[in-house]
Amino acid sequence: MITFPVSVAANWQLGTSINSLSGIEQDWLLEPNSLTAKLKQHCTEFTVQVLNEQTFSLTHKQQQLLACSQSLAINREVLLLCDAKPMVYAQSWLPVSDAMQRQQLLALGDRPLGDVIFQHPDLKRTEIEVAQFDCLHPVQQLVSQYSEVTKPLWGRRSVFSLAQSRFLVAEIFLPEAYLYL
Ligand SMILES: C=C(O[C@@H]1C=C(C(=O)O)C=C[C@H]1O)C(=O)O
Repeated sequence: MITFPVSVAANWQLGTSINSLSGIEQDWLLEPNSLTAKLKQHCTEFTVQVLNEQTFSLTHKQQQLLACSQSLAINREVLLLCDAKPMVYAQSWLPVSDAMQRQQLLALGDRPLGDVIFQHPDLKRTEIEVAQFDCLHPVQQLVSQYSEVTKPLWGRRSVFSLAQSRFLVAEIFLPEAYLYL
């Protein structure tokens, strides 16, 4: 039984500080633009499967990461699928505020977050952090529901800024993701 939000606690490090990344790992993990758009280039049919989308209280650590005083945020957990194959598990923390509401970020449904935020030229993101999730990490319980393969997985996260709002997005590349090819 999966408990949401799934833990993505890890040893997060700046991606540019990890010298052992292969070319393809750098290409996917450090992609500065939309991951949705990048995945769409690699498949015929791209879909979003919403696993969980509910309001939670932000932890102090999350409030620090987001530099925000909001106490509530929408926790959005989705799978990004290419041609019906799960490629990415994404977890976003979207502070509940009028500004976020105006940006239509609090009720996305199966519309990819990236399709909304990357339309804005003033979108900014912090330097991407990267982490590995070993075979014993709790996230593997979720992964095992969508893949027969268990392996160490790569993840990335960053904080986006848009119209005075900041939100945290973490993505974990599932076993069939292109970056493992
Ligand atoms: C931030 C992006 O949006 C993607 C889609 C998400 C969603 O729909 O919840 C979450 C994270 C990303 O994988 C992106 O495309 O880079």
